[in-house]
Amino acid sequence: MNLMDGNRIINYLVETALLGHGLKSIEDDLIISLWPEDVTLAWVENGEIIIGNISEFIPARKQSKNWERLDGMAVLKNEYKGKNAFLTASGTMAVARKINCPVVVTAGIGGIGDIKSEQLSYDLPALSEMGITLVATSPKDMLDIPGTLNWLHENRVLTYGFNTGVCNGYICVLEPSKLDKEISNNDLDNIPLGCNLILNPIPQERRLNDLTLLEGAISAGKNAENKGEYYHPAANAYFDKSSNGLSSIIQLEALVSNIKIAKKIILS
Ligand SMILES: O=c1[nH]cc([C@@H]2O[C@H](COP(=O)(O)O)[C@@H](O)[C@H]2O)c(=O)[nH]1
Repeated sequence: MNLMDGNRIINYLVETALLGHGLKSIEDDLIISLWPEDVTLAWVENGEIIIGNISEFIPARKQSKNWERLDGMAVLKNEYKGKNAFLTASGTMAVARKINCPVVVTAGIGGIGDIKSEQLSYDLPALSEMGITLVATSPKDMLDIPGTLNWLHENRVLTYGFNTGVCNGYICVLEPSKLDKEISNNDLDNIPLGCNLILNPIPQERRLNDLTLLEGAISAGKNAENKGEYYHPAANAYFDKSSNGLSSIIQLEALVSNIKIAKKIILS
């Protein structure tokens, strides 16, 4: 593992699948201008896990077409030898485990749905088994969000809502599902160590209000899957195009907002 950050203790790690494959119309400069200071990300380059900062990561976005996307199962099985790959939330959690980092940051997580390769995204077992606190926005809108939260609750993952008691969608506004506990800024310095999912929603007025876009994104994802390509980047590209880039901007803002929460977390 190449710890570009030297040997300093890393308190949280940010995933790279969204930045690498998901934010189609977002220029590198916009990411850099919104990016908070002192943030470490994880990816795989030339078969090695890299932990580095945003300027070390940005060149990888130029080659994203040729890069894979690896989840936590692939990382645990060391299936990254010889590869270049972005890491999903669970992929980043597996790396975090290796370096004793207790917190990971993402935006839209996987879950339970009818996406072929993942009736159950590895994000869920990773959450229930790795003892890591994941700061996210919501399960993605095309998934069964109530079913996903039920699975987490049945598998001893504590779900927290940041300034809310419910989860009502990722970039769309959907039906609310109850979370275990509502927390606010003042609670972040006293989160019990364990299998925790903190959901920090995108403000409702920033989200997409045309639900037909969700149907289009689902069929774009399914078409990609039938061609042997990745579902989520295709669904995200559809959202991006049909919302004139708004879907990508709000996902980038969500990731940055989740990083700001992670910075304040103290586990006890
Ligand atoms: O455009 C994208 N957005 C988000 C992701 C990632 O998708 C993962 C969930 O994917 P899956 O359902 O395949 O496990 C999340 O952890 C996130 O990292 C992605 O790959 N591409």
